[in-house]
Amino acid sequence: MTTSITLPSPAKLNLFLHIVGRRPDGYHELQTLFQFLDYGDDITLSLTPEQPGIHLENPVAGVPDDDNLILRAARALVARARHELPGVSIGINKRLPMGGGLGGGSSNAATTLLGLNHLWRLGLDYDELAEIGLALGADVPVFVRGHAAFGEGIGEKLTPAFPPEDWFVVLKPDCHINTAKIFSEQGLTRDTPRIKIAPAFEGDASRYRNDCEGVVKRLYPEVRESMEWLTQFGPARLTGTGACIFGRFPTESAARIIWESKPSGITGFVAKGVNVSPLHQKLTELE
Ligand SMILES: C[C@](O)(CO)[C@H](O)COP(=O)(O)OP(=O)(O)OC[C@H]1O[C@@H](n2ccc(N)nc2=O)[C@H](O)[C@@H]1O
Ligand SMILES: Nc1ncnc2c1ncn2[C@@H]1O[C@H](COP(=O)(O)OP(=O)(O)OP(=O)(O)O)[C@@H](O)[C@H]1O
Repeated sequence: MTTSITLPSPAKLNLFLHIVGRRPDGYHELQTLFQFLDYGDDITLSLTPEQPGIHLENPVAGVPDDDNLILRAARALVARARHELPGVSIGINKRLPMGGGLGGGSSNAATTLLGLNHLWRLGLDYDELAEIGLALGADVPVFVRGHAAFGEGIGEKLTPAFPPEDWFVVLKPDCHINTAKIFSEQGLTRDTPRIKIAPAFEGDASRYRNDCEGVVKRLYPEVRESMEWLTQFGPARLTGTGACIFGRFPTESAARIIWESKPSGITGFVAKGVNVSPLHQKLTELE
């Protein structure tokens, strides 16, 4: 019986993000294209039958344990199981910047849900896990389902998509952006006309934009400056509500050349866009 697994918790990019309306509860209705990156955190889940309960080995800096999406995801599964489960110890190797628009916290929640479902042999399917995940964050369902997708609603209505698996230079301007703050800005575009999407979206995402970009560039000069630099080499775009921006390149070497020439002081990484989540690739290997 497996007692310990290490699983990827990848980043996502919003290749485009249109705000098409607002629900009565204030949440914004989106049309977005999600793709995963082969870059992210690693989460290790180890059963501790001799020690009951859920133990976090390394807290996430600045996040109280009770708010940590890893712990909240694990507790949501315990509540669903309604019977005694062996204890688990959870470790994380954090690489993704927080407040980056890369969905790090949501991805951590999804990896925990799928990993514990596997270790605890709960037998929950993706529909059940995505429903549990949505209560934790709007971005959790796409990480649970694990395929690049066109997202509608608040991001939970997902249609599998097949954008090209290009290489990306991802830059993290030196600022922390709060998602709720951007969504509450007065100047935000909220009325982009809905686009029609074929069941399997294969379109060219570069025709579309991120509606948060104007507001974010106005409020955060760090984002504007990084964007101006990256735009020299091709279109650059914001992911989610920022702060990270990305440029798309056809090969790894093309991306690395630009990465090597970045001004000192800018952090980030080079990664490949992938349509099947590295988490699901790993879980398939384990089956
Ligand atoms: C911007 C995206 O990253 C796009 O993928 C996501 O929609 C954000 O997802 P997330 O970080 O999981 O966001 P949540 O934790 O669910 O929401 C944070 C806050 O942002 C606002 N919010 C979020 C998502 C949305 N579609 N409309 C909103 O107005 C709400 O005030 C909410 O309280
Ligand atoms: N395990 C976790 N890892 C990172 N952030 C977490 C975690 N648990 C809770 N959080 C909280 O969630 C917030 C958003 O984190 P996250 O890394 O998902 O941001 P993001 O990349 O901007 O995501 P998004 O694209 O979904 O807006 C953090 O600022 C933090 O307060």
